[in-house]
Amino acid sequence: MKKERVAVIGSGNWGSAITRIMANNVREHGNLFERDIRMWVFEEIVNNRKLTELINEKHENVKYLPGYKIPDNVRAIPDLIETVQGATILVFVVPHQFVLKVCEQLKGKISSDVKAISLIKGFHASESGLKPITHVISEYLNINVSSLSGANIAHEIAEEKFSETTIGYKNVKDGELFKILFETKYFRVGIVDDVVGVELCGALKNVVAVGAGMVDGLKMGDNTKAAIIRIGLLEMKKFIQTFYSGIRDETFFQSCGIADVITSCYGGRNRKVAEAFVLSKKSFEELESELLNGQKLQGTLTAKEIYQVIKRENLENEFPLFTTIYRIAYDGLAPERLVKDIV
Ligand SMILES: NC(=O)C1=CN([C@@H]2O[C@H](COP(=O)(O)OP(=O)(O)OC[C@H]3O[C@@H](n4cnc5c(N)ncnc54)[C@H](O)[C@@H]3O)[C@@H](O)[C@H]2O)C=CC1
Ligand SMILES: O=C(CO)COP(=O)(O)O
Repeated sequence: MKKERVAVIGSGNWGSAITRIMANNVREHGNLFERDIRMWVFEEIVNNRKLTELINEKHENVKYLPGYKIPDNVRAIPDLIETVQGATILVFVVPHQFVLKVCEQLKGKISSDVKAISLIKGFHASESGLKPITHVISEYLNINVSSLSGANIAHEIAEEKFSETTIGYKNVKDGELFKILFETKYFRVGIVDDVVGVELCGALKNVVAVGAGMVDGLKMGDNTKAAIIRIGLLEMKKFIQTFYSGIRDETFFQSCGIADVITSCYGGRNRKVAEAFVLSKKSFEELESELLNGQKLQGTLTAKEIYQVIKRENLENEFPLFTTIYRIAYDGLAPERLVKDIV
């Protein structure tokens, strides 16, 4: 049987943490996978050195996941096409705003029997609306794409603290293969027949986490945050089931649903930056670069992208939390209005 060869497209905070897991798993399951993994790095200079050189020399992503070794069967590569050459599995894990450019570069260069999985939390926004990222990848590259999303704050997983995740599959064989690629004793994988439900929960919880950070900035307390979590989950479910078909109710109770909303509302970057937004009155763009050292905020951009659809469809009253978060982030609405405008 031909072994699977894995290529990772992305090497940020999550990309680096999940690559550590895959690098151990491909060695453990050497009957199924080739030992070496190539990881595409968006090249940049760190301390006067190329980041790819630093990763390959120190076996550590010193910028995006400092302090955690990346096994030596991973090679960082700055050239996207070279990274995917010969790969039979593509793992997409770039911030959502960059995926289209990646797909454009890969178009026509990927064989149709390659399997892909997207770990990206976001939508692709265009004039015609919001497309799931898995659909964009699938349409550009003409391949099957699964999704993986869950309550997965990257540094906690790098510390090997117990957590769960969810894989959404269309083809059960792909779901089972990806489970072997990602699962460890401390990182438990559930698989469900709902690619889009899994990935869109991940996209929308980022917006709810922005709301939770605003609540923290306002010093509103845990009851208020719990209300944001509850209302947020309901708006997520309504939004996804209004605009996409075949979404399962059970998906919202998997790690990708309720669990990810909770962890992101307590420990995520969107929460952190939204709290600082309320306290400092600086813009999200300024705070992103001040606080995240190159990591990317996804929730504010997604809030803007989904608001275009809510507004176009005249659904502001159906999605008061999403609408109010957007208005506070972009329209100068006072953060105090968060709880006033959603009841
Ligand atoms: N960090 C986390 O705890 C988790 C993140 N995710 C999701 O994973 C996806 C990727 O996030 P992270 O790996 O955390 O990335 P990150 O937030 O650390 O983003 C920085 C990455 O973007 C790259 N980058 C910068 N400009 C670029 C460009 N023009 N083109 C391509 N790449 C560029 C950087 O080189 C770096 O690798 C996101 O959708 C995020 O929501 C999912 C679960 C956990
Ligand atoms: O997706 C995440 C946890 O599951 C990370 O969320 P943040 O991007 O808000 O850090």
